[in-house]
Amino acid sequence: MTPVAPALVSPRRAVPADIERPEYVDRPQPARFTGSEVKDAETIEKMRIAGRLAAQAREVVGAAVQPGVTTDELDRIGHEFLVDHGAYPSTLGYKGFPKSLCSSVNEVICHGIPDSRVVEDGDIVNIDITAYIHGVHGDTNATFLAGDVDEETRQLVERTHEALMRGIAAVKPGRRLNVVGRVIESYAKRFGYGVVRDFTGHGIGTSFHSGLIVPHYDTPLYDDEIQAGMTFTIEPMLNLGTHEWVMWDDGWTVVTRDGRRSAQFEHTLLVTPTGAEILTNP
Ligand SMILES: O=C(NO)c1ccnc2c1ccn2Cc1ccccc1
Ligand SMILES: [Co+2]
Ligand SMILES: [Co+2]
Repeated sequence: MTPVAPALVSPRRAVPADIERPEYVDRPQPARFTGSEVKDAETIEKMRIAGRLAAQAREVVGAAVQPGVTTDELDRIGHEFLVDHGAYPSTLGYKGFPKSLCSSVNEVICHGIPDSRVVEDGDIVNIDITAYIHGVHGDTNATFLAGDVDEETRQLVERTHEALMRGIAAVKPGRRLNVVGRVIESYAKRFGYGVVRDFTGHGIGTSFHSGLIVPHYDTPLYDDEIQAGMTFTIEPMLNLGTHEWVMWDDGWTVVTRDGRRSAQFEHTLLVTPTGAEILTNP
């Protein structure tokens, strides 16, 4: 078998000096989040802007997901869209991550690094992109179909999106946050899908990740009370096979242990007095 040349990861893309950086960029450790999870009206308005921009970037990159494009080209498209709109790509330099978005193909569960890999007919590609602007983050991802995708995979993708929407519908002030994982896992188990446990949704605002953890599986843990004004992501990863994963030796890329496909969708939400507002609609 001919050895496959490791994909090439191009040098870090430039961001104009006048675009504000998050606190962790080019610093050894991100600042520990110490604020409240409940945001004030001004911060919420800023998060609506960041969320909308991230969603627009997600859709612009998603439109480019076609057989023949490289994942590094997708990174360039997303990077340039955010920078052209005065935003910093939150993942660039986050804990040393080298790119402006994550491109996770087929069996890659999350944190795929854009590189010289060429997208092929029948692939699924998750684009996870986060915009930092006005001092806040908006984080979103979606799984896109490249060319002619088989029925089993298309069902996984459609059902993963449905799982996210059911999780969002369960968000109400006064409930406990682990209601999200209960509804998502209950739905996923109908189809025998593996529900990824070790990567969760998270609080988000002036920091990319606050201390709040949002599980996508059924657990008595993470039972924080849901309060109006909270902002967090829900980002379920559902697998055709096992929920178990391994990491490539690049130290970032997470793949299913059995090599079967995985899909993911993510929104950033604001908890309202009656439910949840999706901040990452375009
Ligand atoms: O919320 C996220 N995506 O929705 C998210 C969470 C944590 N790290 C992330 C992302 C995206 C990109 N990285 C960068 C990275 C940092 C360290 C290890 C692996 C990857
Ligand atoms: Co994300
Ligand atoms: Co996220």
